[in-house]
Amino acid sequence: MTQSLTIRRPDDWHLHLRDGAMLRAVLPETSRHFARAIIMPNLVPPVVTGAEAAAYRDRIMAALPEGHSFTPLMTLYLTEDTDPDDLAAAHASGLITAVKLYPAGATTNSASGVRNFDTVRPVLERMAEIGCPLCVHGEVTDPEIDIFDREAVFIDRVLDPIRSTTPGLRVVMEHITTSDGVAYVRAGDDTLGATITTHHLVINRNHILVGGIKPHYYCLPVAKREEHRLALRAAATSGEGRFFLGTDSAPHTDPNKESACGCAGCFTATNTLSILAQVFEEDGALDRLEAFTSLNGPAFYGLPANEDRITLDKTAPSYPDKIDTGDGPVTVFDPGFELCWKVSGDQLRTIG
Ligand SMILES: NC(=O)N[C@@H](CC(=O)O)C(=O)O
Ligand SMILES: [Zn+2]
Ligand SMILES: [Zn+2]
Repeated sequence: MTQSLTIRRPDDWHLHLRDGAMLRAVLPETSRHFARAIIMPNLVPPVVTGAEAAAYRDRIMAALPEGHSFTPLMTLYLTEDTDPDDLAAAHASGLITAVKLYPAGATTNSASGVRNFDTVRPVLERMAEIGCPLCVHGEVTDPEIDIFDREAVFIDRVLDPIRSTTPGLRVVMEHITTSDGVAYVRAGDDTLGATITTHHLVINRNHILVGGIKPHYYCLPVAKREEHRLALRAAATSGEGRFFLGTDSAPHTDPNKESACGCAGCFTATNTLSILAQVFEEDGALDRLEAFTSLNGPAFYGLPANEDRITLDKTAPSYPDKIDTGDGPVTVFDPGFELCWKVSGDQLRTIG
């Protein structure tokens, strides 16, 4: 049995770091393991302009603990007022790596998102021209559509039309949760990729609802039926280049989660690599973990894979159940099973 596994240092292609005290508390949970991450721009107010992205990047770098090396890959939040010239300049200078599309009202802090997709068509055309990828939160917001169907309907109503009217636009379907998402990405050409989260490989909707409501398993897109979880696992562990890790680690304080109107988001930065090693081992795919965490993402984004390596050892990891953030405690995602892989050299936290 494999006792130790060395892979290229991973990247996280979808991460929420927030700002202020929360940023300072959660950033080390990512930067202790990951080399780079695509930083989501859904702050309040959102990161819309190049200048705002530069300022946010500086705040992230200022919050980085000494001795950690980490590169935040910045994104802009697409609005109906986005200036294509500002976007193009931010992309050309290397300041931003991608642009994020939130349908207005689809998820946490998405009020400034897009209502009418026709209004952003010129921006999308410019992005196709300059080779700037579009990351998409793929859920419709139509109140008539059942929340469990919102991803599949988004593909037909929004994503496929955008892709066919904007040829060449590189698109990442973020945090896919359905076999429909998997099938759509597989059927596409090489301008299409998808991130898969850690938690969607582990939980289905029963985990949220059976035996009492579990607010820490509530995220968007919401976890679906077991058959969808199995499709995601098959895609993630397949080694296929279209699928790569985007944890969507999304911290909210316990009072904001354990509430009559609880926030959406699972905080998985702390134990993601331990969970993934176990998932891949269970599925007989440990040899494909590196493709998912460290190779497919850079290849899609046209970036080199990281040169440094991390080692995972077959031993129980130790980490706190909660991270203390200064804004309040944030509960670390509980996979519901004992973890048995640990990132080598991982230190016990000084916080939490
Ligand atoms: N995934 C979530 O449930 N929440 C994210 C937003 C998002 O990625 O949709 C957040 O910012 O909290
Ligand atoms: Zn999202
Ligand atoms: Zn997210």
